[in-house]
Amino acid sequence: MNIKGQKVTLHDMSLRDGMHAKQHQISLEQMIAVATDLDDAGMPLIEVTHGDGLGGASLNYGFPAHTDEEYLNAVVPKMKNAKISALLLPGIGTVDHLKMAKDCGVTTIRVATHCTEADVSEQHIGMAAKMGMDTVGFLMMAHMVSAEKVLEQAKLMQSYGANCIYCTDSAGYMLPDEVTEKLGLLRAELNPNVELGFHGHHNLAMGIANSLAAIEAGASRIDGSVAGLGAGAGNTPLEVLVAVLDRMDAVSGVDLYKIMDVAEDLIVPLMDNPIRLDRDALTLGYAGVYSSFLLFAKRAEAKYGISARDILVELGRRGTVGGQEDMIEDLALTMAKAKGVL
Ligand SMILES: C[C@H](O)CC(=O)C(=O)O
Ligand SMILES: [Mn+2]
Repeated sequence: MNIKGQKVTLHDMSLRDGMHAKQHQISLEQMIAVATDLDDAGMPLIEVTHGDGLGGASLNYGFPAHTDEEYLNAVVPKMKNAKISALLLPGIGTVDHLKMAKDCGVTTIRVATHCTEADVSEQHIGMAAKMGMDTVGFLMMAHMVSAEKVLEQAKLMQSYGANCIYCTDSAGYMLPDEVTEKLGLLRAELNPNVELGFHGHHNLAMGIANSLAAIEAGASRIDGSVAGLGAGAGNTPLEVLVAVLDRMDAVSGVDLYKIMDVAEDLIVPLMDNPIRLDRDALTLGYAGVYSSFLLFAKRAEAKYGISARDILVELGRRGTVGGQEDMIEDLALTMAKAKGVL
């Protein structure tokens, strides 16, 4: 693989996807400390939002320690060079949330939909583009459909005004060949001025390999998290990716030692549990289950005595997708009754 000289924009997820792993309980001080050190390390883009995006604060998704507006107002003014992005899932986040984020100084809005539902992003993508924002379409759970289907949905987002399209491996299920196929088709068929991005989860330990495959196929934006702080087994660990890109003479602009220090000194002490590939996180990747279901399944295990692994496998079999978090407890209860443990 030769990606020598290729410029890659890294996008840190530890303060958004990492919110899942922290059950959305990151303090303002912690947000500021991590974001300012990432800025100092040369991270160009940092996402700050509830784990499920703007407006995610709810019984279904979890109540955060602070509102999105409080987090954004705390972090944005402290940035010297880094730009702040926000995630928005239509149906959870509204156009009012979008305007609020823009008013707080968010420059990049990432409108996320399930990989077959790009049509619900028209209003939000259209409005963000009209407001002159860096507007990204983010197709989640992209392993569930063919490359042709991802392309069809990406073309919709492009037609609404997105200037960048992401192929998102929400379940950490993809292997490099699949990433190559999907990103390669997007690169061949979308407008050449539309950037491509890849967002990986490390549930099969493929975060780095998949990110490299994405870069080789034409992606210029790659998501990851410092020390992998993110849902499931975490996102692609950014300090590792920076080291690998350095060795391959690709250009990320991020200082390796500084980002290593953010990982070790700030993020690891922040973790409630070590982010590692335990049997449940591995099951997410193996069964193709949405990464943020992990903690829901572990909580259901503690409550109903059904193993998180069995719950996750069944969720995978049923093809459950993001937004169906309430089904996890329901399923655990049904399984417990069927097993006679309740
Ligand atoms: C709302 C999700 O957590 C978005 C994401 O990071 C993914 O699908 O992966
Ligand atoms: Mn994610």
